Amino acid sequence: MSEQERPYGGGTSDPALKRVRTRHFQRAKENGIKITGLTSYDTLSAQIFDEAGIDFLLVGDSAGNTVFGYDTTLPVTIDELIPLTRAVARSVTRALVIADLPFGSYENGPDDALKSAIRFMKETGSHAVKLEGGERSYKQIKRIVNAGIPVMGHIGFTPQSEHGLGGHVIQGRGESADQLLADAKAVEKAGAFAVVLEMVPSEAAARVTAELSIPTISVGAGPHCDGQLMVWSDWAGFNRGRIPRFVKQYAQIGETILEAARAYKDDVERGEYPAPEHEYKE
Ligand SMILES: Nc1nc(=O)c2c([nH]1)NC[C@@H]1CN(c3ccc(C(=O)N[C@@H](CCC(=O)O)C(=O)O)cc3)CN21
Ligand SMILES: CC(C)C(=O)C(=O)O
Ligand SMILES: [Mg+2]
Repeated sequence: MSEQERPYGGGTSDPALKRVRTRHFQRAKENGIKITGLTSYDTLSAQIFDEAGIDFLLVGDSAGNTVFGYDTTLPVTIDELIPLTRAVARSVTRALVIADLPFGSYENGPDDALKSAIRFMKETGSHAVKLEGGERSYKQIKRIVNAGIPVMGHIGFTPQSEHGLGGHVIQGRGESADQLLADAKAVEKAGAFAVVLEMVPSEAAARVTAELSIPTISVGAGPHCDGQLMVWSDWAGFNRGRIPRFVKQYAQIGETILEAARAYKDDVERGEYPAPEHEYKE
């Protein structure tokens, strides 16, 4: 049976698919099969998401918020992300692993961008890179793609430019829907294999999705995109801070761990832990 004849159309949800490749993103879009992604920053979460069949794992610079304790993604460096990306890439057998290029590692021009992308590909085992910006990042995307490295674009709300954008502001409303489409077209023309649309009205995202041949991945961009992506600590209720409205929380692991930590402290103080079954004897 050829990939085209399979009931899954050769998309990313095909159970026979051993490893997700960028061409499966393309087939998924062509066949109307949704693509599912999560961020991941460590081996244990990566193993679980891979086992669940999540199609791609983004080692996001959101690690600034979720791992390193910064307020924004701006301080995050390549040197901080490399060990996390390597941990995730080593831990999957099926998922496509994408390295997020941090702020300052590609804006200066195509030479810098390619150098940064090569560091991730050489030192981590990731399968692709992602960078922010549409028209403004055209040359960078093109240079990286020409070197044989798949690129995922990221337009709409771009967290690395949150100060330039004036906060967590929804992008592509009203008149700016045309700019969003121009950015999406630029990312596609530069050769990206997919593009993230973050915090964009569903109608604008639907228009971009219809006009592009590459898949769109929604981060708060509604149901009409070709795939969905969330920051895993938001999605699992691990994050104790403010959660964007577009997030659906599939678990409350923060509460679970909080209760566990309190119960443990209580047990230790009352002498209930360790119990005989936890002891070694002579
Ligand atoms: N996808 C994503 N992008 C981010 O920039 C981001 C995350 N996730 N998760 C971790 C932190 C938390 N961030 C955010 C971003 C937006 C809101 C928020 O509440 N946004 C409003 C709309 C904008 C506003 O009025 O501030 C919302 O209703 O979603 C909260 C936390 C930024 N970081
Ligand atoms: C939210 C996604 C798109 C991201 O860039 C990140 O997690 O860093
Ligand atoms: Mg990011």
